[in-house]
Amino acid sequence: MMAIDDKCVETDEETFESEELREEEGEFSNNIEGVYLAGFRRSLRLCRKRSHSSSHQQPCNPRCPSSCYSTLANPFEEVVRYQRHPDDTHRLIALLGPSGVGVNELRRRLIEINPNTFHGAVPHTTRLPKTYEESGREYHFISKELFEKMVYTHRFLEYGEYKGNMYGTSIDAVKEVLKSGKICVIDIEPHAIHSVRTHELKAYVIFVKPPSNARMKQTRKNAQLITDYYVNRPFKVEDFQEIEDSAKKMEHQYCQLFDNVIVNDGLQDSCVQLLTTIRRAQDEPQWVPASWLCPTDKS
Ligand SMILES: Nc1ncnc2c1ncn2[C@@H]1O[C@H](COP(=O)(O)OP(=O)(O)OP(=O)(O)O)[C@@H](O)[C@H]1O
Repeated sequence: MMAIDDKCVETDEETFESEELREEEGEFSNNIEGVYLAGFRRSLRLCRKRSHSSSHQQPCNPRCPSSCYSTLANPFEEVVRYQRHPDDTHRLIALLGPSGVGVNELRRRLIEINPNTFHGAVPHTTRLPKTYEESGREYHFISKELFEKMVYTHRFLEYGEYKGNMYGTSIDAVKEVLKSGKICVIDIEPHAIHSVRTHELKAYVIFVKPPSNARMKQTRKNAQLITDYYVNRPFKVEDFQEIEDSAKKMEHQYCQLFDNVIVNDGLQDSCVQLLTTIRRAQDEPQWVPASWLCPTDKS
């Protein structure tokens, strides 16, 4: 039996990010075709502030945007040992961490290093495609009506709005990658953990944690933080503190649902750790909710 904490901590508002702006600046369009693969980018970078998950539990209080409800209602979760059969689809790999910690960098490298093994889920959007974009590659471009229908029929793991357009990661987009035999790697916001921890996706949740402030300062000396407006900029001391504070809050509220934690200190080491962790998640026995193996409800 695994204890589930019943704390409900108010989370910081996430900041918008500049993917769209960078796209408009031509950063992505200038990339060579092979590099600009769908799923390389975080699917919901643009719409964090207004993103939702598909889990429909009631929040435990009006200030708590997350789905703590189930952990309050079920303080214990029965778990069983599970070993994926080699013929079964892979488990979904869900990465999460505070903004700026390096979730996207790790995911991007993982896919870049081994594109035959790993792939991201192609997000859906209601915005119009740019000239160089192809539906099903960068995004699935769909109408607002269809997007809304998908929301109502709970087809999204997460969705949100940015500049009047909707963006979302669908369950089917994840399943498409899994059906192809690849390992689907996505990044999620904490409130979406419950949406991915299902019998169908059997997500393995990895929390990307920052190292100490001193190490962050050292390792991020030449790194650029992706900011809201137009330009990336070097990290400031306040950024490290913000990342640390945000990580603490996430960990405090959700650590019971993490399958593993990777401290993103040196990039190379973190990539190796991530690879090893994912291999183990797929090939070695792991504790999973009992409901995944004997699904009797919506799990
Ligand atoms: N271990 C590391 N060492 C040095 N630089 C790193 C490391 N991890 C990430 N970075 C750099 O830090 C910056 C922020 O990383 P990244 O964009 O992946 O953050 P993130 O967690 O996805 O947050 P956000 O969604 O806000 O971008 C990038 O410039 C990235 O290259």
